[in-house]
Amino acid sequence: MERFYYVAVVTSVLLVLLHHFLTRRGKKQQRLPPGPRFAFPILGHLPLLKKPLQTSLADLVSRHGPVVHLRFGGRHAVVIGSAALAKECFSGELDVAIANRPHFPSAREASFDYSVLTVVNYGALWRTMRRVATVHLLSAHRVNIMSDTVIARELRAMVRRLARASASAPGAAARVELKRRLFDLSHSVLMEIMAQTRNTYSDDADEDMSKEAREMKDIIEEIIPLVGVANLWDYMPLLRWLDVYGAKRKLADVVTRRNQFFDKMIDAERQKLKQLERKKGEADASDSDEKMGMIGVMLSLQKTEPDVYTDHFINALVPNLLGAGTETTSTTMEWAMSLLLNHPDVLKKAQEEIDSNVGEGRLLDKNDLPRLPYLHCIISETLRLYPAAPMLLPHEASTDCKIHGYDVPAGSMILVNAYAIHRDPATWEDPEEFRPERFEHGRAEGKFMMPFGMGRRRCPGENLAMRTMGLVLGALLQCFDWTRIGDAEVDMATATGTIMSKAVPLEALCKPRANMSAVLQKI
Ligand code: HEM
Repeated sequence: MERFYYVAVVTSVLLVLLHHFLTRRGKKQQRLPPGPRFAFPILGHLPLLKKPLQTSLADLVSRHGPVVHLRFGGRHAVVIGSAALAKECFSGELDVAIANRPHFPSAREASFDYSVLTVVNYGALWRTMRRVATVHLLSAHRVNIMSDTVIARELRAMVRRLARASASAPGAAARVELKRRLFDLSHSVLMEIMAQTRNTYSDDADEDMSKEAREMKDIIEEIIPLVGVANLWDYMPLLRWLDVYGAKRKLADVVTRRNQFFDKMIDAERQKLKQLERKKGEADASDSDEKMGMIGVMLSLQKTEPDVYTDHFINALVPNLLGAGTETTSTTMEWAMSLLLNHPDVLKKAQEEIDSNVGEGRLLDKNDLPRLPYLHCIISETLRLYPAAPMLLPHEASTDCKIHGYDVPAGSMILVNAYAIHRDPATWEDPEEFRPERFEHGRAEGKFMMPFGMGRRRCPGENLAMRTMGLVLGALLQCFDWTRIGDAEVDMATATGTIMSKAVPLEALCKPRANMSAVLQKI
């Protein structure tokens, strides 16, 4: 017996030593990308990073090269800082290897255990959600239909409200909180695309949004600061465990309310669908699929494959699109209007283009957009300078892989600095300057930008976003003259966060254009 113990102990010690030796050898052989030598215990390089993150990471890239290795707490992080490397990352097998998302504990509660499209890992569920989103909910065909219905209706309502506000203001120039208006408009457009609540449940055409949209907005506004507090949990698990700020319980409560609210919306759409079928008969009802909101489309799919398109699936997919699309679109429009206010010559040139191509007798619509290339250049230049997601969404390596010849261990977070890539002087002349002309007449062809990401996890909402921004900015410029409040330039400082919003919310003076008064009176 003693001899047995002796052999067991010696074997265990040898195994431990062998494991230690092998893993150390493995680690030594790893050739991680370069990065700052000094890292704090436990927190790694986190305390070295300054706000805004994209500028701080761009500094590191300029010191260490286009790929930089950092430690965020116990996690490897790799920063990509050049267009060539971004292209390498998002093509071929590497695109698959880094197609996962990091799962931060702060996001667990609000994301059905990481099963919503923006954070679900690459795999079968992601593929199904992505296919439904691109083929059924956000296709070019559906965006076309929505442009003439939902978006056009919301746009007219906003123009009408601005015209009324100006009419009662001194000098017919109303002071407008553009940040809030643009956010409310994007939110309302996406809510209507989800379920057409304005038409069906309430008679509130003059309100900023429907009763349902307002309730959803209130819920989202409660969730955002709680997730902000919960972000601390990601790197300090003790805070999560102690739930110091009570955020865990509050977050659980408000997420439950959000899910119940959305379940109610699904039920209401189900009733609507039944009524429609009773009215028209099964065969005809499918024709009206085209005009249905996203929830209605999902319920139609549910009929054919109830096990796949469950209510839970709908609840995990559709509100996530609302969340992903609202602030990105509204923030980009707010940056665009800020840039225009600081460059009145560009604003005037865009108005002239609209006047000569659309005329003065009607509000522009989707068919006018191809005839407004300068407006498109303004949007491209805004996305170059102020990409709404400056570091894209973080990716994660699912296996050990190599980037630019360096080893990237499985589980590493991959951050792509689109903000820095878009301002690279090697590609763009005077990159910090706002110059929409650089996109005119195909001049920027071949120059690389990635405001919507690239590869498998590229944004599926690009079509809808570009259409919404074209129509909204086009209508704001067509119908109103815009000036700054006071002589000072609009402050272009950025706030911190995954979405790059303005630090100082945009306000401006808005005055109806004389040549549009007939249209504005009828609208
Ligand atoms: C100006 C507006 C927008 C910008 C700049 C933008 C940008 C982006 C970026 C950079 C990503 C991450 C890509 C990556 O990780 O590689 C993304 C992902 C995503 N976006 Fe957008 N987006 C916009 C509007 C929208 C809209 C309107 C929707 C839907 C209604 C939407 C839905 C999504 C979804 C679901 C994802 C996650 C895709 C996935 O992980 O597979 N976005 N977007």
